[in-house]
Amino acid sequence: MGNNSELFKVKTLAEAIYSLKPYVQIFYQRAETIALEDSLGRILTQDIPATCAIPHFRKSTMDGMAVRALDTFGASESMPALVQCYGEVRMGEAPKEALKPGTGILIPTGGMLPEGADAVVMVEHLEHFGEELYGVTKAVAPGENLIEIGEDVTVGEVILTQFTRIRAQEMGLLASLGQVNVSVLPRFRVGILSTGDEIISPDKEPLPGQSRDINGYTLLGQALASGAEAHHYGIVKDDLEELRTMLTKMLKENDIVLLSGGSSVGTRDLSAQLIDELGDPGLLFHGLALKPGKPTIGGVVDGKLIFGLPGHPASAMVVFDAIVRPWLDGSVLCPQANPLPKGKMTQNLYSGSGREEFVRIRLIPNGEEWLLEPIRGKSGLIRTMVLADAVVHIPLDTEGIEAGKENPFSLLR
Ligand SMILES: Nc1nc2c(c(=O)[nH]1)N[C@H]1C(S)=C(S)[C@@H](COP(=O)(O)OP(=O)(O)OC[C@H]3O[C@@H](n4cnc5c(N)ncnc54)[C@H](O)[C@@H]3O)O[C@H]1N2
Ligand code: MOO
Repeated sequence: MGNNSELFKVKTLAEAIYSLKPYVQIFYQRAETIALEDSLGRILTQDIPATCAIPHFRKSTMDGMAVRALDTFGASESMPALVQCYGEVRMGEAPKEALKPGTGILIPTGGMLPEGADAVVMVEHLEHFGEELYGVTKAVAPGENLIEIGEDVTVGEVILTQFTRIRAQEMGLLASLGQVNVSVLPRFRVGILSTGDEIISPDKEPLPGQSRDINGYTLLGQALASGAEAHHYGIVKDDLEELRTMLTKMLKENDIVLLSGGSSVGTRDLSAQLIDELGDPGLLFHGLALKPGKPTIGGVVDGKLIFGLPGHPASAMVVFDAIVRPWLDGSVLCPQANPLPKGKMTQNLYSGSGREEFVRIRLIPNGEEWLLEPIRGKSGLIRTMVLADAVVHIPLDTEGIEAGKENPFSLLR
């Protein structure tokens, strides 16, 4: 197990994530097949090639008349083009005959164009002269008011890539291809434990010096919101044996174990020592160049990830977003397109800490832009997270962010 002094050097966030990666590839090789209707938020295990074209027939996008565009050229209100109409396309049915020159067929939105037709005249641009004779008062170009075969999806193309997180629109695309069952990563099982002699259950009345458990609930909420199957195991005192028994059980029952508290000076050695003792490779980092989040601990015990998150409630939440969420939503292996919105800082933000920082901010609407107002408050205050709408990232080796400068922000979910 990793008990050498190299490990105890403070790591950057990126180094910490990198150090965990080789041990958890196995998470992403698992698969289960689920019904499409249960797939929201789940992560695809493989690329999905299109097995058919969408649409697989030429489809009208307007109510009107399917025609040959050529027959309408030059048509206007004062000089309508005359078209002989020979009936109506029925919804959900293929037209029986090809369209002959100089003729048209009435067609509903979504109806299938007959062979020979290459455009649709909107009903607003048709004049009924009686019997089968219609006038077209506005010319149409070939391809106008219709969707071509394969215009949405062509056969064989990869329409979704491995490790894509399924949103409502991906569900719709899969449905359009008839994929009623989907192969996804099993939900990550996340176990959460609050530690500390002073922490009590929220249903108890705290005595002086005691605090109700906050982190158990914030981390539970964050894990659930990230799509995990999460379970709060309660509170354990700063006692080596009690902690060992609980962690052993949690490591058996989960893929990822989150501890809060007991990561800093004092009890820090307890959690770190246990992570290192419980299995291989053990402790991988102890201390991150991150603010808040300096005392974060991380390791791997026999293929399971285990994190010791800082006790301060805002810290624990920020660190969850930085180092736990990426494993749950697959973004650690497959960066999801996630362009960040931008706003302007209302004041200078200095960063002289030598650590990467995540600053809680409130968003203030200002015409078409957002102003970003930093929330001043210690990381021990849960209220700062409730007041915060987003966080601003100050990378390592930068001096901060100037007031008035456009800067990206990440919304707190
Ligand atoms: N001398 C130093 N002291 C501290 C340092 C340091 O570098 N040198 N780091 C500070 C930072 S930053 C943080 S963050 C905290 C982290 O402390 P721990 O992770 O060891 O957590 P505790 O000491 O157990 O608790 C800190 C604080 O948070 C409260 N807490 C803990 N768990 C919960 C919970 N589940 N719900 C609500 N509140 C919780 C706890 O009661 C303490 O008030 O250490 C600093 N100290
Ligand atoms: O780094 Mo601590 O995690 O600020 O509150």
